[in-house]
Amino acid sequence: MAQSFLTIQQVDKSFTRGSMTNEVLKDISLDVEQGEFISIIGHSGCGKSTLLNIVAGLTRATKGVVFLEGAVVDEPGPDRAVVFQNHSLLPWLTAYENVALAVDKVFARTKSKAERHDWTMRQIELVNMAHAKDRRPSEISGGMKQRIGIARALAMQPKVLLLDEPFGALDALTRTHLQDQVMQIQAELNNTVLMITHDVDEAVLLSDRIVMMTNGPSARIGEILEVPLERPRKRLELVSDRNYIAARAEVLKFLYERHRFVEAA
Ligand SMILES: Nc1ncnc2c1ncn2[C@@H]1O[C@H](COP(=O)(O)OP(=O)(O)OP(=O)(O)O)[C@@H](O)[C@H]1O
Repeated sequence: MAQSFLTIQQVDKSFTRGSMTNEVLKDISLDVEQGEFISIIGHSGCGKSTLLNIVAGLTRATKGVVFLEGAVVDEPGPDRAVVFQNHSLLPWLTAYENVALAVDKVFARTKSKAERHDWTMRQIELVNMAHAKDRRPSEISGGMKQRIGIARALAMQPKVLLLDEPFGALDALTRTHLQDQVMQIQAELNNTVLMITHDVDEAVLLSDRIVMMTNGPSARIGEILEVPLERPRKRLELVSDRNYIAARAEVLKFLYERHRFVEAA
């Protein structure tokens, strides 16, 4: 059988401290095709970041395996770029230098200095940040920092882009703006994306499929919803689109009826 671009195969993850074992993920399997945009949604603490970290190679699965283009993932690598909720830019470097650092690391041998500069600028332009390229992180807004974080991730030309609530810390308007930008970039570059979100509208708007996780401990994939919406997608038109409304309702029902979050006593 042909293997998918990215395969998560029967992954379990538990964390052990002393005699206590916390079984976080149980039997997670997912096949992702090249160019797919997948959102992972589930209540707080169910193990979404843990799953993303396993794909990133930052955390080892207790059982099971992840394959990327047929190769086992067992360590971090530039073929999987991660963008976290809070930017992780180096404060003493400008926006340009933060992106250039990643470019130099990945393309030191394959691109000339001039090519690396052009490539860095291209990524900065993709996220509309050319005007602020010489500013340091402390001199730009949260949304701008996230844009540079995304540019830095894209600059590595990763096979998979891993987004861990990339817009979670932003105000609603900035968030809307960045979601549109990510959709545009996705249309242009056809990246394969795994994105964690808590935002149902964001998941429906951006994704080809939404992976809904059950509550932990031993969280599993409860359901996977295909989002039957043509691209390009326009948020204002979608508001009254029957498929959009139905997809949104499906995710909300999963989260708030079938797998309601019950705070531990
Ligand atoms: N390094 C670690 N050591 C021990 N336990 C951990 C570790 N990382 C995560 N956990 C535990 O695993 C569980 C899942 O955490 P995780 O951050 O993956 O959930 P999440 O779904 O991403 O949560 P949120 O939506 O709140 O960000 C939690 O109980 C957490 O305490």
